Amino acid sequence: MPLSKRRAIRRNLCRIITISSSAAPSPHRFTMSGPLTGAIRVPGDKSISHRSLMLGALAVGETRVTGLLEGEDVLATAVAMRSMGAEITREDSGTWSIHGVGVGSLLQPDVAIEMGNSGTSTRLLMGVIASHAISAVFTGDASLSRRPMGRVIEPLSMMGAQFETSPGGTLPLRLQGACPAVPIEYRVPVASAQVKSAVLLAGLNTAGITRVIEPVMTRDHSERMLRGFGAELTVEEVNGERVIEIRGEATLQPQTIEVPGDPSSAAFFVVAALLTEGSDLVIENVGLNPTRAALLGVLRQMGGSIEELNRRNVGGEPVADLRVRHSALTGIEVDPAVAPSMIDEFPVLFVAAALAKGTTRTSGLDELRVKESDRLSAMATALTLAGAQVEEAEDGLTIHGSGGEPLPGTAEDAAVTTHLDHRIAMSMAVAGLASRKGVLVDDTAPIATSFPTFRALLEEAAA
Ligand SMILES: O=C(O)C1=C[C@@H](OP(=O)(O)O)[C@@H](O)[C@H](O)C1
Ligand SMILES: C=C(OP(=O)(O)O)C(=O)O
Repeated sequence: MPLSKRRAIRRNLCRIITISSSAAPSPHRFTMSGPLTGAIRVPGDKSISHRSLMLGALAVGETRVTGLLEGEDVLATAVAMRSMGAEITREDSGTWSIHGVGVGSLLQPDVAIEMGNSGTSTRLLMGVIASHAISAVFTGDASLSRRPMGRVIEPLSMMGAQFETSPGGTLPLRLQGACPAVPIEYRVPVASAQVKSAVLLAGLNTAGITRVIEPVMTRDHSERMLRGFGAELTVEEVNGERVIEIRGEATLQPQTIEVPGDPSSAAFFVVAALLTEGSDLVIENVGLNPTRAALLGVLRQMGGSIEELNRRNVGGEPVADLRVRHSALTGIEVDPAVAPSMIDEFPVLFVAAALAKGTTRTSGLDELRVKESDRLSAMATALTLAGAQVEEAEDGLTIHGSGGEPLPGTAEDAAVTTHLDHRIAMSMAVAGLASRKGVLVDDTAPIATSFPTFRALLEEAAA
């Protein structure tokens, strides 16, 4: 494709992202609806979508992707990969085509890499660029610019990359990749798939073996997909820790990828159906990778009726249709060991807990304080405003549920604050369905980062 056309497409994608993320706040009151019924499909998995674009751009030849999540976060990754030389187009059928440049052959981006709200794009791309002979400036929105980047800067600096950051190791920052980079052994100090993936991706263009030790297992989409693209990657369990080794200077083979539905997006509909009387909803094609699916077990422990139908494999990932029926929930003590396998689902679990009978206690959730917002504080404040009984501790929330009684909801002029966090907005939307006055959400615009069709699907399921 000629350079001028590539630049025009890039400008277009950039415009889509800039327009939606800088739009004026878009408040909305979510109110009680009829039962959620029928069959719906949620959009593609965000984690798998990011990785498809990155690895497709690093393969030699054409990767084709169906079911890609077309949310702002993933589009930011597409723009970034294009700015480094990959040819990325969306066909009218909805299939995405990626012509990769090959590991080691990324081009110097001529503009800053604008990451919007997306931590995954930022941290994984820092890994990709860290072992290439290019430099890049990363920028993001107000939420992303507050998030800690030291956790990836530390291992990537050990590999030879150089950083100039804003105070506190945050964005905007400049990264100068190291070429050749040095292979390292790195024990991930926080349970983070983004940190693990950043080091593995840097290892792709580093001679020799890069070893990542994961004391606590996190989502393994990077390992699965790197292997799928032909990288030499091994995983061993040694003394209860996962040891992942990748051989560098890899040649990646292009793939055909079908992205399954995002379990983190399905979670809002699972909880909404459990809480709404008369609901009997099927959510089709939901990814159920065990490193992502712990919410379902927790909700079942609380008494939720969730069946897995038609279990199958899609693109190397386990998938099923979920049938969810309205259920009376009971509060439980949530085992902190499940946290990494449902890390993004806690905000909506807190909503389920607020409607359950009895008390739900959670702990070990310090990581929630450094997501798009401080999710412990944001959810404690928002649920309290909607009339729930919540106690906030350093590493978790204790919630005394209403026993199935609707929450009072928020007063006419009182909106809950989403802090540029899509998951707070959608969780409080679900709370609105179970509140007498409904819940006024101050800004629904952030929902477009991960689930642009959320409101339309909610209306469809409740119609
Ligand atoms: O690797 C990924 O795709 C993600 C990892 C998680 O972040 P951490 O690695 O910071 O826990 C998760 O919260 C995020 O939504 C997506
Ligand atoms: C934490 C999230 O995403 P990211 O870190 O990519 O911004 C999320 O989607 O809940």
